[in-house]
Order: sequence, then structure tokens, then C-alpha cells
Amino acid sequence: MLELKNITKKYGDLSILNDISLQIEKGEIVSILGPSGSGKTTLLNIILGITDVTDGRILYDGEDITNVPLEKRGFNIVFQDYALFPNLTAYGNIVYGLRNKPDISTKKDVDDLVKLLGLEEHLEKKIDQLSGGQKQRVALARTMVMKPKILLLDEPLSALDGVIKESIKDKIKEIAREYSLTTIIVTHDPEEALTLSDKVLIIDGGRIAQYGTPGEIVHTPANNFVENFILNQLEIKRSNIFDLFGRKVS
Ligand SMILES: Nc1ncnc2c1ncn2[C@@H]1O[C@H](COP(=O)(O)OP(=O)(O)OP(=O)(O)O)[C@@H](O)[C@H]1O
Repeated sequence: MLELKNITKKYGDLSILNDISLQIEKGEIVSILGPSGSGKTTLLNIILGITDVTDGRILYDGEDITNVPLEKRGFNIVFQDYALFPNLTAYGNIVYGLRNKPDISTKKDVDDLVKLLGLEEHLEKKIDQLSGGQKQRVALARTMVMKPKILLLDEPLSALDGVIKESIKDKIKEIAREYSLTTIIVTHDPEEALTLSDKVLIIDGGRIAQYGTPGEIVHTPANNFVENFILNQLEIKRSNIFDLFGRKVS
């Protein structure tokens, strides 16, 4: 279990995160959702270990890891731009991290991941020969072979569209279930957060606006911000689609 206790982050006098406390159970998918500048990436970086907290504590399975450096936390991130090595093949990218730590994953572990992510056909391709969805799956496999204790994903779907987006969503859910892997996702899209996650953390100006299941958020929004930010955005999408086909929204 990951616990954040009264996390506060300031840059000089500027307060970025205020008193963030929450618990994430093993194997849960949690989305961090909020408008631009609300502090999502800062919170993700604090969990990953690349940004220090100003105040508060982080506990993993009861152990205080607030001052444990990134490489010793054993969490891992897939960045928004995937950060793949263009001069290596898909397979070369997937096994890259094992060069120095070959015992982390066996050949079978790698093969199982390649199969789960449907990458068998693409292993010998260079990165520029892959589609956006294939790149995202290679980036996921590359991170997963290192057996992270927590998987962090920064806007994993934002560069993808339509059907591909849905299939990557399914892969993320499958990975979390198959490996009981705690997965934390940053997104600014309410639809993504609500359809992908077990729980959604909504932040507004560095404070928790609501932390709950998608059902709780949709049926009992905690305040006006949640109602406006989430429900209005979904309503706008819905209206746009209905308008497009000349139907009245009920
Ligand atoms: N190193 C820094 N120094 C000063 N201010 C910073 C620093 N990093 C981030 N900020 C500020 O902290 C606030 C939150 O930034 P953050 O990147 O966490 O937001 P976000 O919710 O991820 O936004 P976006 O959706 O646009 O990526 C912003 O106002 C940003 O300008």
C-alpha cells in the first residue's frame, strides 16, 4: 500500500500542493485528474522520487520512503513521449534495462509481456516504423520488464486516438490485474480517468477536490468544482456528439 500523508510542495512562496493525504491499495489503478497547472505532474514526480516534498511523508507498505532516492524506490514511469531509443529495435528497447540487471526478468517473463501486449510481430522493427499505439506498448513492456513496484504513467493516452486508445486502456487494465500492479496515471481527461481507474483523485489548485471511485464521483460529486470540471466536460462531449447527428439531448 502507498500512503501519502499531508504532502505539501512549495517553490519559494508559491504553494503547488497543499496537504495531500491518501492511500492507494496494491493492484489499484488510480488516476490523478485536474486542469492544467493543478499540480498533477508535481505529485507524480514526488511519488516517483524526482521531486522533493516540502512537508509530509510517503509510506510504502508501512516504510517511510520520503527520503529514499528514485533508484531505490523501485517505482518506474512511462513518459508521455515514450522516450524510446530510436536507434534500437522494439526488442532492443524492451530489454534495454536488463543489460545491467539481467536477473530481474527471465526470457519467459519478457516473452509473456511481449505476448500480453501483442508485440510479437513488431520486435525487429525500428521505433520510427511503429505506430503511436505500438510505441506506447513497447514503452510499457520496457518498463514492465524491470518489475516496478508501482507503475506511473504520464498522460498515456493523450497522443492516441479512437480505437487505439481503447485497446491501450484495456492493456493497462490487463497489466494491472495480471501483475497485481499498483498503477498511477496522470490525465486531464475526465472520461479517461473515469473509464480506466478503480479510483480517481481530482485536484484543484494543489488541493484534493475529491478522491473516490468513478461511481462516487459521478453520482455524488463532492463540490461545485468536481461537478463543473467533470460532469460539464462529459456533458459537452455528449452534446457535441448528439448535435453532430441532429439529435436532441434529453
Ligand atoms: N520547478 C518549478 N518551479 C516553480 N514552479 C513550478 C515548477 N514546476 C512546476 N511549477 C508550477 O507548479 C504548478 C503545477 O505544475 P504541474 O506541472 O504539476 O501541473 P499539471 O497539473 O501537471 O499541469 P499540466 O496538465 O499543464 O501538465 C504550475 O503552476 C507550475 O508552473
